[in-house]
Amino acid sequence: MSETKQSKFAPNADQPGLKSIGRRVRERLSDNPAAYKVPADDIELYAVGDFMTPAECAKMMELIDATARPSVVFDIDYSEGYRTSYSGDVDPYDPFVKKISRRIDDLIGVESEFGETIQGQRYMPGQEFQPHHDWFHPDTSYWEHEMSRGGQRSYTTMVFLNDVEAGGTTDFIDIGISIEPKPGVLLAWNNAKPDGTTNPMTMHAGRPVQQGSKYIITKWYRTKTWT
Ligand SMILES: O=C(O)CCC(=O)C(=O)O
Ligand SMILES: [Fe+2]
Repeated sequence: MSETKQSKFAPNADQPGLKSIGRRVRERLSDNPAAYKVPADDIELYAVGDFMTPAECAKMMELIDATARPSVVFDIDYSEGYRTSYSGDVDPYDPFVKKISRRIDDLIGVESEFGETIQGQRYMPGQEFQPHHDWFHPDTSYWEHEMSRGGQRSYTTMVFLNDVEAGGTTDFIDIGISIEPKPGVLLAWNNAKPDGTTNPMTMHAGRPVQQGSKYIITKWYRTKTWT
């Protein structure tokens, strides 16, 4: 029998959800004097300084190190060179992690159930995360699976936890924005356009760390309850 691979999910299946989340976050952050809208035409990108205190950043880095240590061997060839940094979930049941996670939920005002588990990432010299979109592409092997467990990724939030001696910027390739890691600074961006279609201009990369190390956390939000 011939097999035709037909997805249950249209490429912009979650357009209404993406549109409504985009609108809600836009309204919420425009009312928040701590949220700075990075001037760019083709992406909704915000920065919030001092989102985490230096002590909180230090504590989060310890948690990342604790989970990363057993898997250092995998650091070398993670995701076939696409993302060479260590990446893994920090314990979602840890009260401190929960506190930070709720703070992010509260900042952007998206349902906490839509949020994925916070991931910690650690880059050592030479490690990077090559240009990519955080939203899921319909032509991938994981499209069906990811779309059925929470839908498309609506918002990305990430927090820089330390100063990097050299390298390690987060670059939005197509719009020419390069952001230098500064401890405690949160970035948030809409992965969709205001009309709810996925936004190709959100292409970004974690550039190679040249000296020192780089620690971040990321939390992605979907359009529905993430499971
Ligand atoms: O490390 C960075 O600056 C970017 C990380 C990133 O793009 C991601 O985790 O999806
Ligand atoms: Fe990303």
